[in-house]
Amino acid sequence: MRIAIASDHAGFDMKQELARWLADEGHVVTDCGPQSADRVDYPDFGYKLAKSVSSGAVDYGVAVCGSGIGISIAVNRHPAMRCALVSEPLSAMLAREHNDANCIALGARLTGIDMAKACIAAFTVGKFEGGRHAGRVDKLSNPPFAKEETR
Ligand SMILES: O=C(CO)[C@H](O)[C@H](O)[C@H](O)COP(=O)(O)O
Repeated sequence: MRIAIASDHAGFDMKQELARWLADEGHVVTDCGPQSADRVDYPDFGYKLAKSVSSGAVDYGVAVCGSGIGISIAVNRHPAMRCALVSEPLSAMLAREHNDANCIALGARLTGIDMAKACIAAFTVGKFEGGRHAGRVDKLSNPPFAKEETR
């Protein structure tokens, strides 16, 4: 698979390790940065990751910050993104099967590297089930708020 990965400073070491591991597993990895552990702001790299996935350049994104919260919020600001913050493999699998998630977020300060790898492994084998989930996922692409707020 083609997988893009991004982090902030708090997720940098985990990003580096996950990028190496994903490449060893045979994936084509795009590193959206940062390129050092210097302090940065997670929206800057979450947005780069969202652009990489939403453009179709890659199949999935992996986002890492201290808790996974900030960068997952940033990625999800893009209307085409469905980024799931997970800390165990069942949620990672369900994110694909039920939510057709195209990005997984991990908290490097909360989740160990082996658990992070297990989450990504489950995410990449999970297949969207469609069926009753399809209409729900479609609704995520068309929220009513913009129309309501112009009234
Ligand atoms: O957004 C976050 C918290 O919800 C991430 O964990 C960030 O990585 C974190 O806020 C960074 O914190 P720091 O004290 O500036 O290193």
